[in-house]
Amino acid sequence: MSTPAADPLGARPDDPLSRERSHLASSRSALRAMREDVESLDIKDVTANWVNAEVLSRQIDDRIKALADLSDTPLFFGRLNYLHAPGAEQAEGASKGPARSASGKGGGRRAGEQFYIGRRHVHDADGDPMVIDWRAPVSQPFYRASKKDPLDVSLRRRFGYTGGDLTAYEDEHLMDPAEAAATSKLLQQEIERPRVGPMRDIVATIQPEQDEIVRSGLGGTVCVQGGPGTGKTAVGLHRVAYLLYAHRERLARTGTLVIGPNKSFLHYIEQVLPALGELTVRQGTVDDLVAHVEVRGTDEAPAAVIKGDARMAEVLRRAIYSHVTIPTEPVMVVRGSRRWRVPAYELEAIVRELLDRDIRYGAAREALPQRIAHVVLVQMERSGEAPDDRVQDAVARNAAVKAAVKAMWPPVEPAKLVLRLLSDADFLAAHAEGILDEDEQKTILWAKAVRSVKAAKWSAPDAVLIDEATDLVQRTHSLGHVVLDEAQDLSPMQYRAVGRRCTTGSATVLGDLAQGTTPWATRSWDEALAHLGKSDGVIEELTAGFRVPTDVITYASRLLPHIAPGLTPVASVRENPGFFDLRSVADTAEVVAACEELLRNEGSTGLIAADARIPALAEALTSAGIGYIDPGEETTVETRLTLVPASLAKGLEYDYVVLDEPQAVVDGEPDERTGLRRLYVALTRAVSGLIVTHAAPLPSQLA
Ligand SMILES: Nc1ncnc2c1ncn2[C@@H]1O[C@H](COP(=O)(O)OP(=O)(O)OP(=O)(O)O)[C@@H](O)[C@H]1O
Repeated sequence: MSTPAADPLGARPDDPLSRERSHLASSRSALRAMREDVESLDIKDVTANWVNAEVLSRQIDDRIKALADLSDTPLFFGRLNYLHAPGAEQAEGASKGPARSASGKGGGRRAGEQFYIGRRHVHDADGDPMVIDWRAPVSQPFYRASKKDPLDVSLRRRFGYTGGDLTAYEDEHLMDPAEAAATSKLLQQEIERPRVGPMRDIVATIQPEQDEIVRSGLGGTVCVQGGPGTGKTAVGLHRVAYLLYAHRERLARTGTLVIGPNKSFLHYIEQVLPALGELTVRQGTVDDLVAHVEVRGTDEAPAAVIKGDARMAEVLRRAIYSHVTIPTEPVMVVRGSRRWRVPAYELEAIVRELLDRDIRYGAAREALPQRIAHVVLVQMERSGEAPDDRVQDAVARNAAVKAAVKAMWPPVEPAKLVLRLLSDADFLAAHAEGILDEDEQKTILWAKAVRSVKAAKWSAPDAVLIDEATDLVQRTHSLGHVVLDEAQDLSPMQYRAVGRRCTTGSATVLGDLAQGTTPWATRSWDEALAHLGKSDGVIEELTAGFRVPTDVITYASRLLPHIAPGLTPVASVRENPGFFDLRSVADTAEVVAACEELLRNEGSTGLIAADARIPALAEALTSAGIGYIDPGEETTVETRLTLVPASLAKGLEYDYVVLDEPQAVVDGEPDERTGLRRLYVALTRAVSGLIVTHAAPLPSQLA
């Protein structure tokens, strides 16, 4: 890497670093000019009414925000020199002219084109690009080109920044056989950078195997199995940003959603997309998606497992359609002096036809009056009348028709239906017969019958059942793309809930089978994809670890044969070995001392412990005068210690971790395998160093 002591004013044109700095300075001015252009727009004359004006001015505000020059986020982080000018298919936006080139401006195919790669597109006063968006086709070789396959790139340059200053660069001459392959120092620096504050983007250092996932097409679903710290979350977020760039209009119409396991995790990741200029992506938990009722109760594991089983979907379907009654009486419609009779066999034919069709219960119910009216209309025509559409509508609204529809196909309220299934043993038995055995039915039945939807103490799995029932009645709106993180913890019914939110779109499913800590955790990704309704999804594996140092991941991987046999252990790409220490301690004071020791380092520290031990540790920290925050809260200069219950550790990371009492973490779970998986999660949160403290013997699987 070159780090010449350069003049910050860029006064030496012969020095490459000076030249790059001056390109940075001119790009910044160009960005400022772009922002000023937007700021000076006067919309008074172009908008016909205040609604348009409102919409336009909001769009302008968003655009100004997107064009902000953030002092701590470099405007570009890389440069590519192409041997030839890239073809039109690669040019950004395809319709625009070629990028600014080392050999001058203008069209045509020229040698030696060079492009700066950054977070957003910046162009000069003539509209020629000065910085190309990392998501543009022409930027792709920055992530993919290799000595083996240079993709027409002769030089790849990576830039290093200190604060907002461009201070270093690193070159790879991809077509020079004599140049030795070396791992990027800037990548190493980036992964070693202390982790203070929320998660940040990785645009400057996305790795080739990650980039393949990031840029895979909108049409397909991708499922990524990856051990701790392999970048699954990062990849999922960058994929949304990429898809929004490549399919902006379509996704603006259909919407995108990122699903994470809990609020503190979502808080941790919420800055990444805005930093990439994407402000419109919704983020939530599965529970948020299915919030039809207030959740005030919990289920014992056995009940939750059955309620989350995909067989429940069939029970619900049967229960809903049990409301349909095949008619045995005709309908008599009186209009003026005439009576029209729709015989029972014709009504039956209509009902059976609607049952056979792949439409929702509610949609069929809405279609029924018109179908009956149509029969009446045909009779009218046969008898010489000439009724029009208005007559058909009037017949459909006729009281006799309405009453018949109510009897044949009554409205169903999803929450009430689930309430009845869980309270009424006979009703459940009638619809679960041959699906759930008697014991299973008993397990999910409430101990006491509940009278109303409001009074019920709904659990999270109940809310998912209500969501399934709701979808049987009325089709759920589908989004264009859904990213599902920590997917391994979802039940089949939860996968279905997510799946119906992307029936017409696609999904990115991210997870690690070894980190599944729910009693219904995913056993195989094929099964998960089937429940999601995306059996054709492609499963990819990531095994290079960017978070956990080698010694720590090697130690944690001892658990793998016990928690997920067959999974490939993560191989750390960190050069810094970090440190790892196992300490036998006498009391919590020594745990606190370990935290104090780690807090002497730069960056964040997490104290992770079994949930049951959190109050005692909180007290010990407080009496030692050490401030701490909860997971999801932002670290500050004064408070860099987070006290993390093991149940909330998933997906988070800290520069340094003290892991308190591994056996207690294992014992905190209902069974040993889940306990060991929880321990695996807790052991894999550290970026630079881990101290494991224990008074009790360590779990034998770690021996
Ligand atoms: N290509 C990369 N360059 C730099 N940092 C990276 C890269 N890929 C991942 N990282 C960093 O590694 C850390 C772990 O990434 P991430 O949280 O996405 O992993 P994960 O697979 O979701 O982990 P877990 O299974 O523990 O949730 C993050 O700090 C992330 O920024």
